[in-house]
Amino acid sequence: MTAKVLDGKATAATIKDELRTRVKALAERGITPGLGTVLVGADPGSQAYVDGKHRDCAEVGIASIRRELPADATQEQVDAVVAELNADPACHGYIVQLPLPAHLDTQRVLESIDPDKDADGLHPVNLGRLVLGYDGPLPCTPRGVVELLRRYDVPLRGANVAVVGRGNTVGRPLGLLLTRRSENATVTLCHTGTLDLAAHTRAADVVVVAAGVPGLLTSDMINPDAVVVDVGITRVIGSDGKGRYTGDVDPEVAQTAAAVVPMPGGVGPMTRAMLLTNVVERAER
Ligand SMILES: Nc1nc(=O)c2c([nH]1)NC[C@@H]1CN(c3ccc(C(=O)N[C@@H](CCC(=O)O)C(=O)O)cc3)C=[N+]21
Repeated sequence: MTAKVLDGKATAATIKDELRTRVKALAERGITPGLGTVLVGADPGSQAYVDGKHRDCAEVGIASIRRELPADATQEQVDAVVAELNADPACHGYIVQLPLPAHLDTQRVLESIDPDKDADGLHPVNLGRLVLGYDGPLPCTPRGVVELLRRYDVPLRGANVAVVGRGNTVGRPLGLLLTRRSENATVTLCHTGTLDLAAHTRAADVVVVAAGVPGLLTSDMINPDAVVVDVGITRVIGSDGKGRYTGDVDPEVAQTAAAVVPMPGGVGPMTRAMLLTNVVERAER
């Protein structure tokens, strides 16, 4: 049986339509939501991601505030840009594109972002708010996963969810989101060091893989009713010598699972839609 495909690209397009309406309502109150991006250096991958975010903004009517610094920018220069965006009332939320060049102190930069302007939802204050169940901007990729499952009516209440990967941007905050009272899933947070990983994934109704290990989840590791979400994105060089991106889920799983969230076309577009959502929500307050 071929798995049903949960289409992140189409769902993100629907969310953008909804945001356009909310942005119009804000305009009637004289408010234009603004998203800032800070890009340090000229990594082609990072540049492409940032370009994509500004294209998304244009589509829904969010103003773009773009700050670019050279690869050899000093810590003081980066700090100054962060301070400027913290103080700019036209900027409702912003992100500092990661990774930063190695000579910069990433933790210091991220901690100096005003938590109420943290469009990524990854500031320590916001991760703390998530732990405590307080309101705050939510991390985009975990929120995108939950939103996609919700819109496809995948039951989470009481469901067993295996999350493979405990990173700070996806796996760990996703465990926190799914175990909130509003979602009420039962989460097993696994990682590549988990003993008998397959025993945990086989027992799960939903398996989310965010380990950054291509092909980690194979079809013998899931039950046939499972919904599988591929969050992995790893650049590999194909046999033709060309670079491409691959997920953490073996392609065979698309034949054996009940439903899959593919990569590409799944969590990536949802992440971008949640970034826009965070900015519109900030502007609405
Ligand atoms: N401060 C910060 N925030 C981020 O959110 C952040 C970051 N730094 N650094 C890099 C990662 C990576 N990331 C992606 C987002 C969307 C796709 C995406 O939409 N991918 C497409 C395929 C590629 C494309 O078409 O562009 C897809 O999955 O269909 C991919 C990767 C956000 N990141």
